[in-house]
Amino acid sequence: MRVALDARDLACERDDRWLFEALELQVRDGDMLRIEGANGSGKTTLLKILTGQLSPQAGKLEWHGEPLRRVKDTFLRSLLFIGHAPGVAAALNGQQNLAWSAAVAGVEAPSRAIDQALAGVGLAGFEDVPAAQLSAGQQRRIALARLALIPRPLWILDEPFTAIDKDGVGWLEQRLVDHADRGGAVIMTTHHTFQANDRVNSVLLGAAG
Ligand SMILES: Nc1ncnc2c1ncn2[C@@H]1O[C@H](COP(=O)(O)OP(=O)(O)OP(=O)(O)O)[C@@H](O)[C@H]1O
Repeated sequence: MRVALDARDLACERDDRWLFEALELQVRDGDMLRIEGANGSGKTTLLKILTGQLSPQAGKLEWHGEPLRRVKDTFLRSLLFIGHAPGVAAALNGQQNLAWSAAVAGVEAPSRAIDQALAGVGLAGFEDVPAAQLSAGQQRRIALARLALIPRPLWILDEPFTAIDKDGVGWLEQRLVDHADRGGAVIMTTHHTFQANDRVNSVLLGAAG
């Protein structure tokens, strides 16, 4: 098994308000999990906890049965995280952004593989255009090209469909389902309704206010 993430009894408080309490989730190979909830309900906060960027007020988070904080390096080598902001440097072009992402991840990325990844997200011909000169959707596509370039079993994605056009949405949905079908796992926040919705489990966080 490549993915075994367990959250038990998780609780998180922000501004004297419990965003969630006693939250349980389990993600294994082949799983797709959507975190749902209103604006401000804590979706991004939960992803930050699940990626080890933030500590919960209470609860247990385990990776393959070990406390995540104790095996964080191993966990991070299995994780591909794309946050709410695409994390694309405006001054760098698509090739440079992906070369940098691959280097940070410790992955060999020859320029041919980078160009293929960019072509895969519909950016053939835009490889050497600085991200600052690309649209929001094109910048998001550079971020999504990491999915093809950096092989990791667990994808945690914060609103991956943001700014993506209709064709791109279909492509991305298929990409996520394919990843799960090949034994990977996906945790995401999204308001997108999947065509293959029965493939996706959900965790609903409480409404704001
Ligand atoms: N850095 C922070 N410090 C203090 N409180 C924060 C911080 N970030 C978020 N919050 C609080 O946590 C609540 C949940 O924020 P979060 O970004 O997790 O919500 P969300 O469900 O992802 O919202 P959206 O759908 O609008 O993206 C916010 O209403 C805010 O009050």
